[in-house]
Amino acid sequence: MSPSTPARCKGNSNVHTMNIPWEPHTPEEAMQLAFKAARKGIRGGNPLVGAVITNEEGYVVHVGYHRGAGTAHAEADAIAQAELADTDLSDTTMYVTLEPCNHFGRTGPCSHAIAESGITKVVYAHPDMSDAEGGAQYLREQGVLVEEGLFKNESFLLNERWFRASAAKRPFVTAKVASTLDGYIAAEDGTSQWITGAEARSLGHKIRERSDAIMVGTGTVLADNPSLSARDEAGNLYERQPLRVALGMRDVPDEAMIRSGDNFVHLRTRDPHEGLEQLYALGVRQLMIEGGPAVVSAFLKADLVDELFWYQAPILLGSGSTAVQDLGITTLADAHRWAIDDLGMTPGTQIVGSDFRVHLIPNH
Ligand SMILES: NC(=O)C1=CN([C@@H]2O[C@H](COP(=O)(O)OP(=O)(O)OC[C@H]3O[C@@H](n4cnc5c(N)ncnc54)[C@H](OP(=O)(O)O)[C@@H]3O)[C@@H](O)[C@H]2O)C=CC1
Ligand SMILES: Nc1c(N[C@@H]2O[C@H](COP(=O)(O)O)[C@@H](O)[C@H]2O)[nH]c(=O)[nH]c1=O
Repeated sequence: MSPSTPARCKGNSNVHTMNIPWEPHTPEEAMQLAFKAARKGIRGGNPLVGAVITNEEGYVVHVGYHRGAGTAHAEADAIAQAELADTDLSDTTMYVTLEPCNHFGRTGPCSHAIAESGITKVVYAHPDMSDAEGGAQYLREQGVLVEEGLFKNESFLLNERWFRASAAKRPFVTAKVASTLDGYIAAEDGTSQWITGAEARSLGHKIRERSDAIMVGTGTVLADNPSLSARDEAGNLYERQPLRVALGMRDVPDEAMIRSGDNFVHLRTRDPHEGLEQLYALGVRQLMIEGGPAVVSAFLKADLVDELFWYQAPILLGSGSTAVQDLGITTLADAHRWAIDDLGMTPGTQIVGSDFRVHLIPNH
């Protein structure tokens, strides 16, 4: 076979879009490409996962990645591309950054899709220890060769917070803060609408739309009377509406907007762990916390924020409510440190309208 022509493959457009050279790849190189593909995705209730299919000579014929909960998994994405291109997958190897899932969630089990596709061998970096585990065993039973552990630690680090959340059987927690340049989220009189502009708020609504639940404390319910619905730029409701959650001991008034519709729950607790436990039992796998400062700070203090979207408006207040309250830190060595997380679907830094947005993951 000529090294310049795809092996039994009529098309490999997704390979071209990643600028992957048409040449043999070592298993290590193929897995690194799978990591690169994984980082095109998005964090949330599901991990970042990438998959690369190589032919028997190591040429990359297809690449897939996961675009977030409810969409095709990386393996299914790569196989779908192969089907579109009419690629014969016998004698191919799939390199995938996480063990293929073995459960019927919002999408079908990847273990079954791989076995049916004719792929001969699967190399995965890290086992899946969530309720989707068992893919490797299923594949072996179907006669597929399976290897585990190539860049296992790198895979763990890529999704460290997701692994932690799923091991603790709690939702993955995304917090969003909209502050002034000098770090305030409300003026002295409690007014906070609006600090950030329409474009930034619209991106916030997209996080709402992909979350299973949005939470605020009773303080925000009483101060802002938020609706917490997920709306598009025109103000229309997205089809998918997350559960709306109030956290705290005080009553939520009958007329509160957060109660409109049948997707409201009041968690009468101030314990973040207890709140998360109750939400997990309700099926919530990604929780978005929208404030206010007391609740955000309680989750930060308990190290329960897995990713943070910080929107900063070019506004100065000089006084008011700070975005983050006392975290019990008295010396710089104990500061909570964060790293900029640059992903395809959620860039690390971004100018949004007249505001600035930074996407962060814990680095402490
Ligand atoms: N710019 C922005 O991004 C945002 C700004 N805001 C602004 O924030 C202000 C409200 O702030 P705040 O009152 O702090 O709002 P919170 O939404 O954080 O509510 C605080 C209340 O939540 C309850 N609570 C539940 N769990 C805890 C906990 N672990 N620790 C402490 N309190 C807990 C308590 O009430 P209880 O006694 O009922 O238990 C507490 O008084 C408003 O001015 C609002 O406009 C709010 C959201 C976002
Ligand atoms: N003030 C402020 C935000 N505030 C958040 O939005 C909530 C209002 O939601 P809704 O009633 O659905 O429009 C409010 O209670 C608080 O949680 N968000 C932002 O992106 N930028 C802002 O400047």
